[in-house]
Amino acid sequence: MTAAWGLAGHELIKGHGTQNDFLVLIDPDREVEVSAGDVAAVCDRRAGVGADGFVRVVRTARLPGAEAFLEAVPEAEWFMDYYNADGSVAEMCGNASRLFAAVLDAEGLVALSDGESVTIGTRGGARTVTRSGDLWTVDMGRARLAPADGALADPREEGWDTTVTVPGLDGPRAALSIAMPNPHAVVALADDDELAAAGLAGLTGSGAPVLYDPQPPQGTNLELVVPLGDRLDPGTGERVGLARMRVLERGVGETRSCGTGCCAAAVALHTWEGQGAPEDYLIEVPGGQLGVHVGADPLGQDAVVLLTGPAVIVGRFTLA
Ligand SMILES: N[C@@H](CCC[C@H](N)C(=O)O)C(=O)O
Repeated sequence: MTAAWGLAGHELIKGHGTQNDFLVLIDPDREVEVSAGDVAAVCDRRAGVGADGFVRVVRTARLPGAEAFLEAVPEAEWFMDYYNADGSVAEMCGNASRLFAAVLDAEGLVALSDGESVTIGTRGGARTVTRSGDLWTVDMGRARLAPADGALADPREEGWDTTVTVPGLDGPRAALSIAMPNPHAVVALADDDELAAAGLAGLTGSGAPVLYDPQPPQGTNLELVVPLGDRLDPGTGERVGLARMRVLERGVGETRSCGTGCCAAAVALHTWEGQGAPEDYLIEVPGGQLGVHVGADPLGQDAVVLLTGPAVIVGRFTLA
């Protein structure tokens, strides 16, 4: 007996970025029917292959309604068609975008030597990924404050715009909402004991028992962050902010890393510290460490957040 799914017979690539793992389908001409049900089935860790997300590599020109986007960014030949493990779509995935570039190179679709870049399309806009040996840096675009309805006039003043109640942690906690452009709510915790006490394991990343007030209309990813101060970078002499983080991803559950989540956490840390805050951050997640450059004014009009980390291709296989 073989599994009954619409992706039967297709080759997939398995890979990860700091253990945020993905299944990648190469479908340049958009010939494969990808349904939410099939994505959920193949991402299931028991009955399927198992992954936090599913990515289709497709030519941007093959997407319905992509003309205006391609006119604005003609170099974005390839589009990252990204799905969460439950089959829902998301605007952006930082870890998958590094793997996407590594797969383009490994599959011979775009040759990327050290120092070379590729611009890809995502639902959140164009993103440029640059190779530096085994590391990849993604230009994540602008961070935006995403205050929930009825929130504070300028959350930068207070440092928060919403509250979240997390199993295992007492009381509602203040959270700052940041869009990368996918939604994130960042909560600062006192120490590692609190981080360990948060009952994220086994949650689905959708709805109760994590309660937001007000409820983010499109749902949100949740980052629990322990600030660890900073250290001097011996190379640049600049301060580097340090933090440890756990994440509950929308449409997935707790994952071992989240690239957009690390960016949101770094922007929140910078916002909370205010003027003179570090422009670079190292965020430790259960699956490794990611570097985030936020610049001096990460929420400014021209700001660009940069995410740096590894991308690992684990193998290729064919679905029965
Ligand atoms: N793991 C990703 C984020 C994936 C999307 C997220 N679950 C959402 O629904 O917004 C990352 O590395 O950024």
